[in-house]
Amino acid sequence: MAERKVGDICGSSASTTSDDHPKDTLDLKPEDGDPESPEAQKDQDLKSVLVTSVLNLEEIDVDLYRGTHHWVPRTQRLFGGQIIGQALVAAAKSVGDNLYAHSLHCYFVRAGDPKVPVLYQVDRIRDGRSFTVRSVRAIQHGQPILICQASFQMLQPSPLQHQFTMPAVPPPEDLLTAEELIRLYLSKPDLAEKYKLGLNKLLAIEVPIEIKPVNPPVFYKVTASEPKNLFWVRARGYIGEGNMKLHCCVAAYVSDFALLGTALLPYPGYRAQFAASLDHAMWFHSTFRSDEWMLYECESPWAGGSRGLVQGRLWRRDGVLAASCSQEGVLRVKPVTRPSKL
Ligand SMILES: CC(C)(COP(=O)(O)OP(=O)(O)OC[C@H]1O[C@@H](n2cnc3c(N)ncnc32)[C@H](O)[C@@H]1OP(=O)(O)O)[C@@H](O)C(=O)NCCC(=O)NCCSC(=O)CCCCC(=O)O
Repeated sequence: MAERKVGDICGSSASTTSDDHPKDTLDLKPEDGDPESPEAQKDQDLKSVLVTSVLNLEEIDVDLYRGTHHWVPRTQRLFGGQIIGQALVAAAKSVGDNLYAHSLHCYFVRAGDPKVPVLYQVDRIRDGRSFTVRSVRAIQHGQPILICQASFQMLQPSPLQHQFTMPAVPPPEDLLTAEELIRLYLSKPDLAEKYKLGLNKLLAIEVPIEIKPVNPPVFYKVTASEPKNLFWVRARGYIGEGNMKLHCCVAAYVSDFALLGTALLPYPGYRAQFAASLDHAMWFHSTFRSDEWMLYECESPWAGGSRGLVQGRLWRRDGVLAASCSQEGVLRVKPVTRPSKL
């Protein structure tokens, strides 16, 4: 297997081969210039782990890929965003560079096992004149853990264009990252040991996403709030211009992070005993850079029947709506027991 170069992610264009299926191309040329130059090496070093590892699938056979894991939530089931992002990478491998991901719909049907890789089997459902559709099964232990359909469209401008207005919030430069907030909490002299342990565990997690909450929670706050949340997000590390499909895969990864928890905000008296994404749908509206700050606006319009519906909108800093997503998750909760004040 030829050495995969960084960026062999989404096959920026399909080329025909002897069989009747166009074979995906693995070459997404690295940044301009000599790939061995100090600048290119610096880029390589700074390349986001999402590009070099999480979303860099190994090709096993035509339309069959293998993905590895980077970060796993404490629930020890694979992070849903990773499976979605890798599934979209697999789907995009056989789609030409004149086509752009515009939507995906998926169901999480089994928990992902962090101890084994994930296989992605792609079915080339249709290559239409304007739209191309792929179906992907993420498989472990011979069983699907995720079923996903993704659709790609060629650029087709239209006079019909509108969007909501981006919420007015402070810029990311005026806010603290999640890590900085945790260190601030840890600096409190009267912080109880049990909280220190939990916060240091959070600090140790290597999530490949940078987050700046717009309304950071008051430490271990117990007040209810509306099921709405806003935070700035971006992939850690450098991804650069180039393949828009790659940025969509990264955005798919990011979109599942901290989304379902929005539905819990009105219920500080309960904590999730079992919470998992059931499905996830995403629509891509405009070009964006997933390694640049984007505002993630999350809200939960409904919860009931041990389920919560959450919706997200990813905004570019210039106010353009980049992507939208919707997800339903299982939310099985139990009352939070607090030490008696007596
Ligand atoms: C579990 C799914 C959704 C349904 O499968 P099913 O066979 O119907 O399972 P259940 O019978 O519903 O039980 C599953 C699970 O729930 C536990 N359970 C059952 N009843 C209760 C209850 N009353 N209280 C608490 N827990 C309950 C039961 O014990 C089982 O637990 P387990 O044995 O530990 O499994 C199934 O379809 C499924 O697993 N789908 C995949 C879901 C998934 O993995 N989604 C993606 C990962 S979640 C994610 O990434 C969210 C983001 C996390 C990052 C962040 O935001 O920070």
